[in-house]
Amino acid sequence: MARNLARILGGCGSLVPFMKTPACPPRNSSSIPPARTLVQMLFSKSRDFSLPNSSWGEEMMRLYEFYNGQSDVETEGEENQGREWKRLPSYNRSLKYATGGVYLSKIIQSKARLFTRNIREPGAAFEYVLFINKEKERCVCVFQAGHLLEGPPGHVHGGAIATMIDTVTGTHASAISAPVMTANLNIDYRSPIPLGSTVLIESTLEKTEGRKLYISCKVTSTDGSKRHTDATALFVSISVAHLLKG
Ligand SMILES: CCCCC/C=C\C/C=C\C/C=C\C/C=C\CCCC(=O)SCCNC(=O)CCNC(=O)[C@H](O)C(C)(C)COP(=O)(O)OP(=O)(O)OC[C@H]1O[C@@H](n2cnc3c(N)ncnc32)[C@H](O)[C@@H]1OP(=O)(O)O
Repeated sequence: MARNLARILGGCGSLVPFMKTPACPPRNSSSIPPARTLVQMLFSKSRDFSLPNSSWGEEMMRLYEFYNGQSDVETEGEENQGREWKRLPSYNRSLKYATGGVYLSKIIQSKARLFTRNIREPGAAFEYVLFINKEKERCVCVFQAGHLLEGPPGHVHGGAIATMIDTVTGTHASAISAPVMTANLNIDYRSPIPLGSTVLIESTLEKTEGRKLYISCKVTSTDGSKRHTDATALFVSISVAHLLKG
């Protein structure tokens, strides 16, 4: 941890273009936070947004419990129990993973966050939980769409659906080969998704070719009877340096 911190803080000048905020204020600058705030920023526990909250409806809870019952929860430093699925925790700072467990954006006080996890009001926008089955090369996401995602009256905006497909396939690709960037995303919208409903988003790894990962994805009603959306995505593995270059 200390080594990671030193490395990141030592190199923070190079992060300026990426974060668009002054990463290294001059010494004695009044913008340096008090020591207590710094300690809180570095060590405060972050919230895992993929756990149930009071906004989750009956169907969301039922499916969460179904997959969670067959899952090992991914916790740092703990052994896998050998179950089929694994719930992936979801924080509002994706760089946690790219920096070996250190919240880079917290340290430099950037506002950079994962936007699907930026809306604080429970149930207002993206409520979702992702499970991965590495053996079967599949991911499943249970997604409940809140009222802020309205596009056509009473239905979910196509951009919000694209966001969720990118998130599910991107998280899937990251779990196989982190970090990655979306290079291509193709979407066929087949039937609208009612606002407030819970749907399943399933992704499958089709093939890998060197740094390229090809993933397919479908969005269906939770009983599988209605096909809402089909998609294919291409992800390219990148170095962390590429990510910070911006
Ligand atoms: C924001 C990323 C966060 C990552 C954080 C890390 C871990 C995250 C942990 C958990 C995950 C949490 C949340 C995930 C949620 C969402 C994921 C969202 C991801 C995004 O929302 S991300 C934003 C949108 N995304 C971009 O902003 C990309 C802009 N772009 C580039 O940054 C470059 O363009 C790049 C890197 C794609 C490639 O650049 P490059 O220089 O590394 O590689 P190069 O160009 O050589 O391509 C290598 C091979 O891919 C082929 N290829 C490339 N592009 C292609 C295309 N479009 N169609 C067909 N083939 C293509 C080439 O033809 C070649 O193929 P070949 O090797 O066979 O010749």
